[in-house]
This record gives sequence, structure tokens and C-alpha cells, in this order.
Amino acid sequence: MSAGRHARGFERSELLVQARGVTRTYGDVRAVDDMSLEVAPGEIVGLLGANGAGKTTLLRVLLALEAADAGEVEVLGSAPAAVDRHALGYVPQGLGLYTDLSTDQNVEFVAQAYGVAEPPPLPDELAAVRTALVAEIGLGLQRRLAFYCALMHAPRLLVLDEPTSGVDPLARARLWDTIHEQAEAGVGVLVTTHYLQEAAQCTRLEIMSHGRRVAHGTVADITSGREAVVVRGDDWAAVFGALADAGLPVVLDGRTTRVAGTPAADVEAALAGAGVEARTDVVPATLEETMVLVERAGAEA
Ligand SMILES: Nc1ncnc2c1ncn2[C@@H]1O[C@H](COP(=O)(O)OP(=O)(O)OP(=O)(O)O)[C@@H](O)[C@H]1O
Repeated sequence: MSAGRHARGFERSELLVQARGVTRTYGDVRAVDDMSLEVAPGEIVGLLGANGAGKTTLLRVLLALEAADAGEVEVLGSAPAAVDRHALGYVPQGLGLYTDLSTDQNVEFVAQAYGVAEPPPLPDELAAVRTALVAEIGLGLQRRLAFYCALMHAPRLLVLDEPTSGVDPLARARLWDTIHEQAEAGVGVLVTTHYLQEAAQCTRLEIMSHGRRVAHGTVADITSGREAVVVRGDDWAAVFGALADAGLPVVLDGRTTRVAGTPAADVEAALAGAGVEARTDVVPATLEETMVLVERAGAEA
């Protein structure tokens, strides 16, 4: 792929992932449709999109677990199938652990597979369940173990498919500490998530809808120029009802009503039409509202 300096300030040859125009179809379903993506060392790139948007399929193409029908893909400077597996860490949605083996046995198995003579010490919480079967240690610890196994051989690129799904907020924060530590050490991280608090911790985001890239950039880039109308009235239920009846995409935020991606004049007309008094203020849209707007635009396209 193209040589030279990238706009974000590093050599293109340093990019860990370069994907251009990737398409993967299953029968009539275009799971990934002309999707492009880059990951540089030290970046945390968040891949977002509704269920079925194509995130997992794209990751699987990058990891050579699926072949693309079209497009160019380079991972660590090679075609996906030729990548040195030691340079990759992958935590799939299903975690990839042997649940009928113990924590220690899983560690031994992965160490042998990657030729790691001396695995790093287990974190205390995993050391406490060394001999327990993985099936019995709870999802938070299972996810920790999957991270530990994926990082044991010090990969340059870490690919995480919904790594914190189903765990409590404390366990999620710990897993994100690990992600940040890895990125600070120069590892490139590509992570799918449905949690917008996690998305906000990424260096950059790629938002997919129906296989396509519908927005990309930092949270500020993506939300920039998108607005919501905040509506405050004495009778918040009447405000909500009037806007919902007018078919506007209204959400309640406490007792405040918000309508994203709709001109204030349309909101005011709906309120006036229903005889409801309220004040309107135009504010920047949140990331959550922006996601809804870009996904809706993607679906319409
Ligand atoms: N092996 C397969 N055979 C047929 N269709 C598939 C296959 N894998 C994925 N798909 C379809 O491709 C589309 C994208 O699926 P994919 O799992 O990549 O989405 P996703 O964004 O990862 O979703 P989720 O957030 O639910 O994991 C969906 O319509 C899915 O049903």
C-alpha cells in the first residue's frame, strides 16, 4: 500500500492495520461493504455499530479467519494469512478459553502454543483461582484470563471483540486499565464495543452500519456539527407526548426532553401544534445521539 508520511504524523509503514475497500458477503448478505480502517501503534481504535453491523466479520477478515471478497488488507505489513501469529493478540467474543480445564492449564496450553518459556506472573485475582475450572470462575475472571493469554506473548496488535460484555463496572474498568497500559506501551488496539463510555476512551472511532463505514474520527470529530434540541417545560410528560406524537426522535434525560438531528423550528412547531409551552435550547449532540443519527442515515442509505 501507499508509502510516505501519514496525516496523523507517523510513517505509513508503521501502520499495524491498513484495510481499504474490504467487502465480505455471505450469500445475499453484505456483512462488510467497502470498509476501510487503519490502526497505528499506541492507538485504541474503537469499532462501533449495531448488532449485525459487520464488526466481527471485519475483525475476522483482518485475522485471516475469513477471506475478503474484495479490498486490500495489510496487517503488520503482510497479507493477513502471512502474519506472524506471535505479533497478534486476539480475544474473541467467545473468549477462546478451554472451560473444562483449569486456569493454570489454560495458561500452560497457550504458553506452549506460543513458545513462551516463562509466562508472566498471574495477576493476584487469577492466581487465587489457579486450580479452578475456567467454567467455574465467573465471567469477569474469564475475561481477565483471556486478556492475560492474549498478552502473554507481548503482541504488537491487540484485537478485542466486545471484551467487557457482561462484566460489572469495576471489572470493566480494570480491563480498560489493561487496554490503556498496552496502548501506552505502543501496542495498537482494535476493539469493538457497544458501550459508549468505552467508545469515549478510544483514540479514534470507526462507526459501521450495514457493513459500511458511516462515520470515523475522534469523538469530537464525529459529534462536531451535530446538534440536539433540549426542551424544558413545567409538564415534562406533556412535552414528551407532544414531541413523540409528532414523530420526532425524542428521548428523556431525567425530566428534560432531547430531540437530536431535528431543527429547533420543527420542535417548536410540534410543541405549538399540541398547545404545550416549553423552552428550547440547541446544544451539541452527545455521542449516543450521534450514533443514532449516523446509524439512521446509514440505514436510509
Ligand atoms: N458465517 C456467516 N454466515 C452467514 N452470515 C453471516 C456469517 N457471519 C456473519 N453473518 C452475517 O453478517 C452480518 C454481520 O455480522 P457480524 O457478526 O459481523 O456483525 P457484528 O457487528 O459483529 O454484530 P454483533 O454486534 O451482534 O456481534 C450479519 O447480518 C450476520 O448475520
